[in-house]
Amino acid sequence: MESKEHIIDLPKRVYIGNDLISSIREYLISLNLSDPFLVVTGPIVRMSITSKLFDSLSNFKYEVIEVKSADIEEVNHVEEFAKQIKANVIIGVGGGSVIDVAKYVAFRIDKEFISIPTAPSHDGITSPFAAIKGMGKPISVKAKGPLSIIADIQILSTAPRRLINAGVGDTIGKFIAVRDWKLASKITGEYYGDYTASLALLSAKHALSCTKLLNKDLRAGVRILTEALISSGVAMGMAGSTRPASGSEHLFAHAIEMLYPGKGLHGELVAIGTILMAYVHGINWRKIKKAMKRVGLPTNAKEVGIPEEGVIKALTIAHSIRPERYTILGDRGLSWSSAEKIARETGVIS
Ligand SMILES: NC(=O)C1=CN([C@@H]2O[C@H](COP(=O)(O)OP(=O)(O)OC[C@H]3O[C@@H](n4cnc5c(N)ncnc54)[C@H](OP(=O)(O)O)[C@@H]3O)[C@@H](O)[C@H]2O)C=CC1
Ligand SMILES: O=C(CO)COP(=O)(O)O
Ligand SMILES: [Zn+2]
Repeated sequence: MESKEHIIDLPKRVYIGNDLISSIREYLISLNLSDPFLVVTGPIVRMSITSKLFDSLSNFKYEVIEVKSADIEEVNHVEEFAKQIKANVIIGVGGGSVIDVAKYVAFRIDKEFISIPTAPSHDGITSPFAAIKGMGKPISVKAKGPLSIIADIQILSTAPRRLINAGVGDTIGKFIAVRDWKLASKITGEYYGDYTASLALLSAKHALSCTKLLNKDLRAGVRILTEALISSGVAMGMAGSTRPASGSEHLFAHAIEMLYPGKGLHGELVAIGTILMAYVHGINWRKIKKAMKRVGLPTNAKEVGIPEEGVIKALTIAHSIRPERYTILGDRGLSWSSAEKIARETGVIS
């Protein structure tokens, strides 16, 4: 039976453009937000990016806390500090891990969350979900969607190229996620949201086409990529789950993250998962791989420092990570020999 209501979490205002970081004060005022604020950031970003932000916040009461990874201990620590300073708003400034900790803390203490991404490496910029380690599974959980996103293209474009490429990988993965979703709706009768699926697919198409632009005009490419990441996050907010944005390609990435923690960025692993699952779905995996190579994304196990057997193992366990979400991997998953064949034929292992 359909539930009585479906709540869609969307950001109220998205600021996108250049040198926005110096105008944070005006944005916070126009959103009617009152201090104290808690700025959650990471050590590298704090050193290199936040000085203009702090200048802009100088008339407000605010505190800063650094996190090093998105795990439950960090969440507990940030939550305790947020309560101690009676923070009204949590501002996440950084990559995916920092944004996830900030939005999960905001969710737990029921405060507003502002997302200030410094790298276009993931679509958690907008999504009301967070991937927090130490909560049992490597998949994301419900969190607070951002009230506002402040996407400063100038900052996002100066992120290391590897992080920019990871954003391409995370977004191209939607080609698979949407196909898995449609397949599931046919096999299990799961609801398939055509509109949300189209939105996620559009993000993937834009990410694919911006692989050419990124090499010619980095800033223009980053703008398109950032918009694609934002709208993929919107698709998750509309669906009320990460379904439009995470299918078997993410399951492969999660399996690798479990087997080899810290190897490869999230978007890089999703990119490799996309090649593998495109092959399984029977779609043009060569075109996807070519686009990934064009930007310099890793396309094989060696490039991310994973042993060949690790790829095969990950392929055989991926289906078991989120059994409630049906994908092309089915309920039984891949046998060792078919996993090996898929990985070899796509060149993910040699
Ligand atoms: N919630 C969701 O829906 C989603 C969540 N994710 C999650 O996001 C995480 C991946 O995020 P990702 O950004 O790839 O990786 P991380 O956030 O783990 O790491 C990014 C690294 O890059 C640094 N960095 C960020 N911006 C800049 C910059 N402009 N210049 C120089 N260095 C910079 C960070 O510095 P510092 O050390 O200062 O932090 C950090 O060391 C994963 O945990 C993944 O699960 C991914 C997709 C969706
Ligand atoms: O990474 C995500 C979307 O890009 C979130 O996916 P999960 O729900 O599988 O963690
Ligand atoms: Zn992802």
